[in-house]
Amino acid sequence: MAEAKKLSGAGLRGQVAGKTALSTVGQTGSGLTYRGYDVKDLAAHCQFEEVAHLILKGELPNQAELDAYKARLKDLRSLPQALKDVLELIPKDAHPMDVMRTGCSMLGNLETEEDFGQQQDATDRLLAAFPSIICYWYRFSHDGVRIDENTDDDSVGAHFLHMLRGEKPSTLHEQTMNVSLILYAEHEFNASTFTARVCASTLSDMHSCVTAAIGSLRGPLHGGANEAAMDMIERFTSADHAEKEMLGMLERKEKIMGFGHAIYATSDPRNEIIKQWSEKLAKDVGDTVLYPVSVRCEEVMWREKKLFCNADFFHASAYHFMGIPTKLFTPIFVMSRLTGWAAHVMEQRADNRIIRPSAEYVGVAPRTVEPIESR
Ligand SMILES: CCC(=O)SCCNC(=O)CCNC(=O)[C@H](O)C(C)(C)COP(=O)(O)OP(=O)(O)OC[C@H]1O[C@@H](n2cnc3c(N)ncnc32)[C@H](O)[C@@H]1OP(=O)(O)O
Ligand SMILES: O=C([O-])CC(=O)C(=O)O
Repeated sequence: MAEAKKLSGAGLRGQVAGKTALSTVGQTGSGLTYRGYDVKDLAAHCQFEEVAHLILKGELPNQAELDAYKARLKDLRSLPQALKDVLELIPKDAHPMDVMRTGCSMLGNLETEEDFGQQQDATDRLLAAFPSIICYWYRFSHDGVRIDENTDDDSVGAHFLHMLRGEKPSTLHEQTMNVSLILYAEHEFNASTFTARVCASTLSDMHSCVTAAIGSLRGPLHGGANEAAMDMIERFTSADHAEKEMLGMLERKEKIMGFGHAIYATSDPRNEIIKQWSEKLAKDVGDTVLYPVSVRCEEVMWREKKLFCNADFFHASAYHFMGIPTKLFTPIFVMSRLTGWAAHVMEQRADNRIIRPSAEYVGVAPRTVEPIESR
């Protein structure tokens, strides 16, 4: 097993901030488990809805349970008119993560979680509604189309692609979405999940916890890195050009998005999986630039800095090959990570104490107020 990363210093690094039975990051085997299952095993053999069931309800479903869960999610896809009215008011140039944040918050006004007994229902509703929210806004603001959110697609991933493009996706695209949603579903005490838990620890409602988490995921040091990585790689015209530019960026000590990780030391286990799907998609579209550029970026970063691709880097090219607009990349992360956030909210609620750390004071020494006329 790879040597563990030394975890210390600022950013609460290495501090145990609570307990979880949901996942382990960087501890065993390839490095990421959901409720004891290796993420590689899950990505190879499961549908996203099975993994969502595992994370939210504790166990992988049997066939009858999976069928019932999928049918339930299908039934919950349509949006209330008041939410559609709000989405229609959001401008075309808004950031889609802001749309997700507003959509989640508005749904919390319309379908408020009145008590914690409704937490599973509130979560199922968000899981079903998030693809509808982002596609409804995107298609209305960009194409002037009011989509029908009630597709007959079997999976969350296919439903999303269908609404986005107005036609059913290919099997390859549906499979890629499925794997992608599994890889992004849960990751212990990352910044957005910790945000959700802090909010939950005040006994707040599910929509507030998820809205707060969306705000945390939006930043380029976290979920926003997949979009930032895409913005970078599409500037490179060849692998050699990528290498030259990357060396310049490293020389100037710029941060390169999609690389490095707060916990993993030498690799992110999700990378090799999504990289394989990116390669398949590159062949499918006949790409001869973006995939080789991405591979060269990976080689240069490892050779020069021992920095490796995190889950976000090859997601950029994979989503791009499926024709997904770059600004929708991080909202897809939300559609998946909702499962982890909500499960952590439930876990926090089940054994709660308000999260309230202390600060080391570094300000001025105690002093008295001068009357305003003598300041
Ligand atoms: C999949 C969902 C995710 O959220 S994964 C993370 C997505 N974020 C990114 O890809 C943003 C780019 N990466 C980063 O900013 C960092 O690697 C993140 C992920 C924030 C982890 O930060 P932290 O734990 O502080 O990093 P570290 O202690 O390992 O840093 C060690 C030294 O290496 C550097 N480093 C790190 N990452 C990069 C990078 N991507 N590009 C260039 N340099 C990098 C750090 O600045 C640090 O250098 P120094 O020791 O301060 O001189
Ligand atoms: O764990 C982290 O710090 C970030 C991450 O990879 C994730 O949230 O998927």
